[in-house]
Amino acid sequence: MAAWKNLDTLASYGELSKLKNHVDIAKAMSGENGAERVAKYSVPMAAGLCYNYAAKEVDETVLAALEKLANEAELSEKFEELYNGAVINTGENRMVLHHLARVQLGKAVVADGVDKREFYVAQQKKAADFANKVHAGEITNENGEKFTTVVQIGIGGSDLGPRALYIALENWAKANNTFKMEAKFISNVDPDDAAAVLASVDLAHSLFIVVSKSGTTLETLTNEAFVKDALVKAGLNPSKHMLAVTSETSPLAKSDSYLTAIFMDDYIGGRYSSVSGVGGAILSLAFGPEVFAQLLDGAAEEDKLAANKNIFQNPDMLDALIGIYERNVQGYPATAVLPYSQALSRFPAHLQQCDMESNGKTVNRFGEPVDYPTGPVIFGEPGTNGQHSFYQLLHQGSDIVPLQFIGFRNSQLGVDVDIENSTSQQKLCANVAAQIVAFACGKKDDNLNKNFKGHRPSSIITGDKLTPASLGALLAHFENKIMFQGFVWNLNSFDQEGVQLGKVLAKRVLAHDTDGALKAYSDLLNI
Ligand SMILES: O=P(O)(O)OC[C@H]1O[C@H](O)[C@H](O)[C@@H](O)[C@@H]1O
Repeated sequence: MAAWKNLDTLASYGELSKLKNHVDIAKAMSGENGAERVAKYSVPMAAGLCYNYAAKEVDETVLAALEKLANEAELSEKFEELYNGAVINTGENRMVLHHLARVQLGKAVVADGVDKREFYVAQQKKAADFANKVHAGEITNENGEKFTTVVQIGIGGSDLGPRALYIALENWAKANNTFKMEAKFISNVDPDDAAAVLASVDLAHSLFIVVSKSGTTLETLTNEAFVKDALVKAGLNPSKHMLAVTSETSPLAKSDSYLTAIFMDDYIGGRYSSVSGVGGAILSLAFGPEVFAQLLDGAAEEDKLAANKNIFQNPDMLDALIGIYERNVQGYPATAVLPYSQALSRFPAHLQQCDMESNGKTVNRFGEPVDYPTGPVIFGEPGTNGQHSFYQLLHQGSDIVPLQFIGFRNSQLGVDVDIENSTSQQKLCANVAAQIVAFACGKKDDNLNKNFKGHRPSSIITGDKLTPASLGALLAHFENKIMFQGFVWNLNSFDQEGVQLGKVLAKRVLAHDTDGALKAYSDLLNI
């Protein structure tokens, strides 16, 4: 059994801490040194991706210290325990099995007499069969007409991942003739969200997937009722237009008002659930089950790399460790995720939840306070859009924000023009290359307003093209990175008690059980 210890009790962390500002990244990335680093500091990921950390503030000394930390913190052993079914989610007394939805890395995990891998595969098959029948016109609306649109109703983990993945693959599916149905999403309890989506679809030919692991989330239940009301008003029978994705123990599972129910369980956290029916149902309906299977394969391949004990062959662990150095030794408060890919426009939003809900904690997995910084603030937008927005602060602001770029050599659609001797894709890629060097090296100017200090570290994940497999690898990479960082910080990354208080107070507001500031704000908002 691995020993779970606070980061600041580890000898290797003491050594790492002495290496603050050890690497002058501006110098290291200048001239031929920079070219050498780009070639050297690179590790293959799954599905043809590559993690390049040349522009991070590391050298052989820092990397050796990180390797020691990985060993002392027993990161590989902890991952092994996780995928073999240990109760890693101490707060909720649960196993953490999202990897098992895509690959069995270790022993069979059996709970309540059920082989969990078999259960997840069976649910994937159920979603695939349902999608195939919808595409074949075997499951239709009451008039025997095919469904053309699918709308997911869910929030948080039941929305962000699936939405980001759908947007990421929409153009790819169109270019590869696997696009089957348009997908839309309703998440916010703001009535304008549901109303706008409903106004944009043809209700008679729309399927609605109610996705809630717990089956108790206020926003989702409210939006389900909102949609049912619209269906009834249109003279349609809601039970012929709706399916559910939920856990077997949730109130939704007991309802017979759905075409079908696809199950997940308590061992897959909401923010890690895109690979379960939560993402599987909508992606199989939108693009076909084979495309979802390719995404799972890409994630599985990345998971296998994450199980590698050598940090230099394990891009997920290495990325996690460099992030620890940046957060705990260099003291950087945030990390930006910057995909140079319009298809990944919602990927940073998904990672916000994944990372900040997992590691935004100040007590360790035993409920004791920790005395060091944990999860950074995560934000991001696609490039080049972000360059014309918040990059000013990233280049010249008072905080150094480490950057995680993502870039592909080819576009998904392949539709492009050559203007002034370069294609749009080349312009996109030129910008990401330029940004990495600008951030690292800066530029001296006597006019301080025009001076760039540089010393702003970044990494880049590169690939040929964003495909289902490379998207799966990307998803798994960040999930595994977050997991390893949680291990280093000795956190339970798999619960989210911090979201509860607001829910309790909102209920009190709605019940008019308020006083003091809560009452004053209720009055201000006319509730
Ligand atoms: O899928 P559900 O049970 O409806 O949960 C939806 C979301 O709401 C919760 O408040 C949590 O913060 C999220 O982690 C979760 O993904």
